[in-house]
Amino acid sequence: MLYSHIPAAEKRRLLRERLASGELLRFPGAFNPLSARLIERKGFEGVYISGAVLSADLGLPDIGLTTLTEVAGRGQQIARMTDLPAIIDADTGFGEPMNVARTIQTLEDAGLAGTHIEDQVNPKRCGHLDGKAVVDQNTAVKRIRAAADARRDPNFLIMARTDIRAVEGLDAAIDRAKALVDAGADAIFPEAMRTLEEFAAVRAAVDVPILANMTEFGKSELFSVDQLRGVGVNIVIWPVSLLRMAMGAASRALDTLNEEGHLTSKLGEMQHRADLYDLLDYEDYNHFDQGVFNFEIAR
Ligand SMILES: C[C@](O)(C(=O)O)[C@H](CC(=O)O)C(=O)O
Ligand SMILES: [Mg+2]
Repeated sequence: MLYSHIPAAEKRRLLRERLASGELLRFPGAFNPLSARLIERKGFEGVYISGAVLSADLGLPDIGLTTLTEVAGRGQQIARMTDLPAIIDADTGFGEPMNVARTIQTLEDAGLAGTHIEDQVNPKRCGHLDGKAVVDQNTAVKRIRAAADARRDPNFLIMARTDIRAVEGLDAAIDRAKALVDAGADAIFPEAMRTLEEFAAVRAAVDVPILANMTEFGKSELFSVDQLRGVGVNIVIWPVSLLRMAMGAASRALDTLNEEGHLTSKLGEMQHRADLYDLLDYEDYNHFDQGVFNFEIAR
């Protein structure tokens, strides 16, 4: 009821433990706090908080317009609603290395379990679009070193994302991944890998966990959990998928409303009021106030 019962430090410790076991952890993207609870209920291992979703939610393109305050605030709202560890997208870290240091501490304070910082230049863009540019190795390394030095909880997961694959190719991505691990990255997010073999090559090059981004309509084929496990991927995200599903359903519902004047034909696709209340632990609030939960909902 009300919020997660597991303190952030404990979520981080558990995440480290699970990562060390070598299993593949599945992190669907939550588009709001409520969807994070759904992800937990459905048995997933973690919650991803996407910059693309956060921007889209504000009606903005994902080009680095959101601020640290907005990102940390939304991250906190989402992370506090689930016992699962939440990993948040910190784009390029919101500035120079000293800003990156502040970003890490702010995200720790917001209760996140980890984050990723990428090596794109600002203004950044979705990693699966053409026309990206990346910073030089020295700048990329400094971002990650600043992040690693700033953290106070050693279990806060600092992931380095490299976007260089789409710009300079796989060999450059492998070189950069190694340099980022040397700089203190706990995990690598190789963005816009094209094939399973490319994931396998990154896997072979570094000793830390690697993340696969299964975003739709991008440059990567949509591999299954089994395929990714087979090449040694440790975390998989579906960052925007639930938002895409929800917006697709909303769009179709509005069409139906226009055409039919009512939504009766859509009831079967809706989350039932009873399921919503169940997800909210509505009944538990009765312990606080008998007067609140004093009714039945007919199925
Ligand atoms: C993972 C990502 O950084 C995100 O913000 O969710 C995006 C996802 C997307 O735009 O599809 C990305 O750059 O891959
Ligand atoms: Mg992003």
